[in-house]
Amino acid sequence: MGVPMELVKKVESEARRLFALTTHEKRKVLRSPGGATGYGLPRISPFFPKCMWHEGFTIMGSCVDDAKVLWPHDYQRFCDTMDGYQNQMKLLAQKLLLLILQSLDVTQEELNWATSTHDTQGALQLNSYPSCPNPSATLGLAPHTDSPLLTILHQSGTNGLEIFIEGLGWSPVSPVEGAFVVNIGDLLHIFSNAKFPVVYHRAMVNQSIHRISVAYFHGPPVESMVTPLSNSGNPRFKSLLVKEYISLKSKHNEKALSLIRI
Ligand SMILES: O=C(O)CCC(=O)C(=O)O
Ligand SMILES: [Fe+2]
Repeated sequence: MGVPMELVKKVESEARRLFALTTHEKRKVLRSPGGATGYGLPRISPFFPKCMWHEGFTIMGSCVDDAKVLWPHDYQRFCDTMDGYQNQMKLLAQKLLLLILQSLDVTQEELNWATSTHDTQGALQLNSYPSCPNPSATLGLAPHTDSPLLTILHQSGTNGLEIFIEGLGWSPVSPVEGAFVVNIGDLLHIFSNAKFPVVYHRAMVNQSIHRISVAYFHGPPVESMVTPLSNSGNPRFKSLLVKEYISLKSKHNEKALSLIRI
C-alpha cells in the first residue's frame, strides 16, 4: 500500500512551518505536565542529565485546538495535512501488524486484540533537530525504545537515526527516498514474547542541516491487556494492562521491560 509522496512532503513542510515559529509562539501550545499532546522537550528528558538538541510536537487525533492558537486564521491546512497523514499511517500500521501476526501464527482472539480497527491508539510525533555548531557534544534524542507496537518513521532525507546492534554497536539507518523506517516497540516485544525484539535507537544532529522526522506510534487501546502469545513457549513477561505498562515506562524508562520479566 502506497502512502502518497505528496502527503509525506506536505507533512514535512507543515512541520517545518510549525518549528519555524518563534519560541514565544510555540510555548503557547506547550504540553501540560503529565499531558500527552502539544509542544515540548522529549518525554525521556527527565532520565538524562543533559539537554537534548530537540524540540517536538505531539498530536493525538485532532490537533485543531493547538493549531487555532498557533495560526488563528490559517489552521486548516495544518490540521487537514496531519489528519490525512494519521489516517494513512493507521492503515499502513494495521497492514504491517497483520503481516507480522500472520508470521507468528496467532489465535483469532490475539489477532483481534492487535488489529482492532476502532480502538487503536495512534500518536503523531513531529521531531525537530536544528543544526548544531558542535554535534559531537550533544545528542538529538537520547537512546530509547518506543513503547507501542510499531513506529512508522519518516526521516526527511537526512541522516541521524542510529540503532544499537548487539556486537556492532551504534549503526546508522540512512534514509531511503520513498521508504519509511518501521521500528518494533516494547508492546510488540512483550506480545510476541521477544520474537520481534524491540529496537534501541537514538537520533544524532548535524552541523549544517535542520533535520525533521515524523514518527507515527501505533498501539492497542490503553485499557486492554498485553499478554505474551499463547503459542510462543514459556511466557517471558507478566501480563498487564497497556496503561500500566505505559505508566511503568514513564517512571522507569528503559528498565520497564526488565521489571515485568518473569
Ligand atoms: O528522529 C528520528 O530519527 C527518531 C525519532 C524517534 O526515535 C522518536 O520520535 O521516538
Ligand atoms: Fe523513538
